[in-house]
This record gives sequence, structure tokens and C-alpha cells, in this order.
Amino acid sequence: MGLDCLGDSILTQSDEQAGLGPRRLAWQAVTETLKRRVPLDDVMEELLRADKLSPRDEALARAIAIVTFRRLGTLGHALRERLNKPPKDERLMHLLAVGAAQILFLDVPDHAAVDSAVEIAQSDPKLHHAGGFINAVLRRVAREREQILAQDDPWLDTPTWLEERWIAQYGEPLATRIAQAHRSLASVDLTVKGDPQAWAERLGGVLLPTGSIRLKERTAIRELPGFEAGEWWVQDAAAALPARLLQAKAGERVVDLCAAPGGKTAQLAAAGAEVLAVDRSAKRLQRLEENLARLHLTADTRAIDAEKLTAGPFDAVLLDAPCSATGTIRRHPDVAWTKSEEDIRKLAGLQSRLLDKAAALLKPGGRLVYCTCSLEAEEGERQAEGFLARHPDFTRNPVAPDEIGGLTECLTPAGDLRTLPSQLALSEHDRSGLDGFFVARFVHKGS
Ligand SMILES: C[S@@+](CC[C@H](N)C(=O)[O-])C[C@H]1O[C@@H](n2cnc3c(N)ncnc32)[C@H](O)[C@@H]1O
Repeated sequence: MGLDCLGDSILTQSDEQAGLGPRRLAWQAVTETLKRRVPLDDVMEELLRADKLSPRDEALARAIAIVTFRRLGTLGHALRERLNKPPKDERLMHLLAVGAAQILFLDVPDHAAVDSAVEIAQSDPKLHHAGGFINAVLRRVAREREQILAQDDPWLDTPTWLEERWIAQYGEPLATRIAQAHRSLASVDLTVKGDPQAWAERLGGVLLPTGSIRLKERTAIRELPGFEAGEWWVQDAAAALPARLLQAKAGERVVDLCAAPGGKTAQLAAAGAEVLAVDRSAKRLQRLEENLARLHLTADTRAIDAEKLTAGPFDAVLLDAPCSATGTIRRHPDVAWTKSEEDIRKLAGLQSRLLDKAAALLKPGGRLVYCTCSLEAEEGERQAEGFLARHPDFTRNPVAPDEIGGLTECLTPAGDLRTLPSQLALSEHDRSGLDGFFVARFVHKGS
């Protein structure tokens, strides 16, 4: 199971050797992601296939693109304030944003950020005239760094439609803490097959109350003890809760309906269940198979739209449904700028259909866990209410505090789990937080 990115803080040394390649790629990635409204990770993968970079340059390109998205609102605001007439060419605005992101938020020399942006423009047929303009704007950003950074409104980096939604759903104080949390890097958490206390000590991590291990240092994951041997995998502490709440037992037949890349399938298989892992994407399912192979775990796999699955009946179903992923903005800040209300509306329809399908796959008395990594009520609380209204033969099985390490602030009055990026505050601010998840657990009333 890979680690997507080691984060914005990767640049601890002079960047001068890194050169133009990674910066051009970061600019292209930002531009393409915003134009096509697809995940930054997918665009990076495509670009890196065409334009191979060294691991160090790849890490630099990722760090630049991620911090550009994390602070896109602040960057746009600072640039617009310093431009009499913002250029109409979006690629030029993005090149300025990528340059300004390095100056303001990464540990690179200002001249490396400015000169590379000028050179990238000069070698581009449509931007070659803009070198002098870019030089002047970015030098001004560098000169006025303190003034720009003093504007510390966390809502600047959240699109207005999300700000309005979160304030309506969570109230202003909590919504503001969520927006603030999105400015920090997410921590790196691991799920271990067994003996979490011993692994926490061996890996120099902290054992969280929920049973996950939070690493203290950002480090090359593959080089840590236990990676090769398949003793653990990377999984946010909140993402580890849904499969645990399903309470799969040895020998039970369990289906994981939207399974790839397999973090939750691995938990179910590690518990000894006979797992069928289903995913619509054959490519993502292949990654799941590779991940399970490293972990010496097994599951049957089926590349099919879960709505068309004929199998079962099962003792338990896990439905980690496709969603807007607004709960993962700390890890994937591009989500805030690529998703829309329309996406949420369409996904909510798909989630309801998948829930109905999940119910149909269960044995009488069977268990169902539904989850999404979304902060939006339509993909969480409303889905749980809708499901119970459509299926009077199911009842909610409320989550108890001791099943989630006593994190009572993560329980809703109805007994569902709602985790937020602003929760699990630890003494070290930069190691606090959880992915935003919604989890509801249902049980069939039996025949
Ligand atoms: C949130 S991700 C799942 C993450 C996974 N459960 C884990 O823990 O690693 C959602 C997955 O649903 C899959 N998916 C989307 N629509 C689907 C459908 N109709 N049937 C089956 N899988 C679907 C996507 O390909 C994606 O891999």
C-alpha cells in the first residue's frame, strides 16, 4: 500500500539541483487537474508516465502541486491584489500560483522559484512573452511575504460553496476548525496485523486510542521495519474504524463492495473472514491484489459494478461507497477545487442504490457497515436515515464509545460515527487530526 506523498515539508535542502523538470510538471499537473476536474494523483501519474523524473524530483513536483492546491485561495488572493489586471490566460495564472506557492510555503530559495517560472514561460509557445511580467510579480510576492502571510483567514483556502455547506452543517466555530485543519498536513497512520504496542515502539510511533499507530517522523515508508514482511499498511486512523466496526469473525463470508485499493479488505482478511473484494475498476483491483500479496493476506476478487453483483448471501457487507471525498482534503487538497454540488448530488444517488444492493446481499440477521470519507450530510447522515426508512427490516446498531477508543466526540446522537479533520487533538499540533468519515452500522432483523 503506497504512501501518496510525504508532504509539503519534504524540501529541507536547497532546491537548486532540482531544476525545471519537477516545477514544469507541477504546473502542468495543477493546470490539467483544474481543467479536467479529475484527481491530482491521476494527473500526476499520467504526466510522470510521459516524463520520467528521479524519485527526488518527483517528490518535489508533488510537494509543489499539493501545497499549491492546499493554499490555492490564499495564492489567488495575494496575486490578484498585486495585479492591476489579472491575466485572462489561466495557464499563466497557474504558473504564477505555482511560483508563489514555493516562495510562500516551501523551503526553497526565492530565486529558484522565480527563475524557473520565467524559464518555463520562455520555453512555452503561448507564454514566451510573459517572462518579464512573471519575474516582476513573483519578486513582489517574495518582497511582501510577511504581509501576505499575516492575512490568516482560514476560509481563504476553502471555496465558498463548501464554506457555506460546512457552516450550515456544523455551525461556524466547528466549521472554522475544519477549515483550519485543512491547512495542515495529514499525519501518517498505520494499521498493524497484531501487537500494536510493540510495533508503535519499534517504529517510533504513537499508539492512538483507536488502535492505529501514528508515525512521529515523515520518512520513507518502504524502508521502515515490517514493510517488506507485510506486518502493517498505511491507513488513516479514521479509515481503519469502519472495517473494525463490522466485527468480522474467522470463517464468516464477508463482501467488501467498493474495495480497492484494499485497506479495509486487508483488515477483514486479517480478522480471518472469507472476503470477496469487489470493485468496478480492474486497475484499482490489481493494486488491491498487489497490496494483499505483500501483506500475505487473501481475498477473492471480482472486477464488476457492485450493482450488478450476483453472489452471497453474506454474513456481513462493508460498503465504503464512492463519494466526494471532502473528508480527505488534508491529504488531497485538490478535492476542494475539483468537486461540485452536482457531484455530491449524483454520488448520493449512487450511494443509495449501492446501500439497497448491500441489503439484498445479506443473510437474514446479517450485518452492514456503510461509510464514506465525506463531510457532507447527503453522503452520510441523510443516507443512514434514508436507508432505514426504505428498509424497515433493518435496524441501526449504534457504535459504542469503547469500540472507538473512547472518542465520544466522534459519535452522533443517533449512534453513527462522524469523524472530522479537527478531531483527535494531540499535544503535537502537526500530528493531530483524523480523516473526515461517516460510518453507520445496521443489522438485519432476521427472518
Ligand atoms: C472510497 S474508494 C474505496 C477504498 C477502499 N475501500 C479502501 O479502503 O482501500 C471507492 C471505490 O469504489 C469503487 N467504485 C465506484 N463505483 C463502484 C461501483 N458501482 N461498483 C463497485 N465499485 C465501485 C471505485 O473504483 C473505488 O475504488
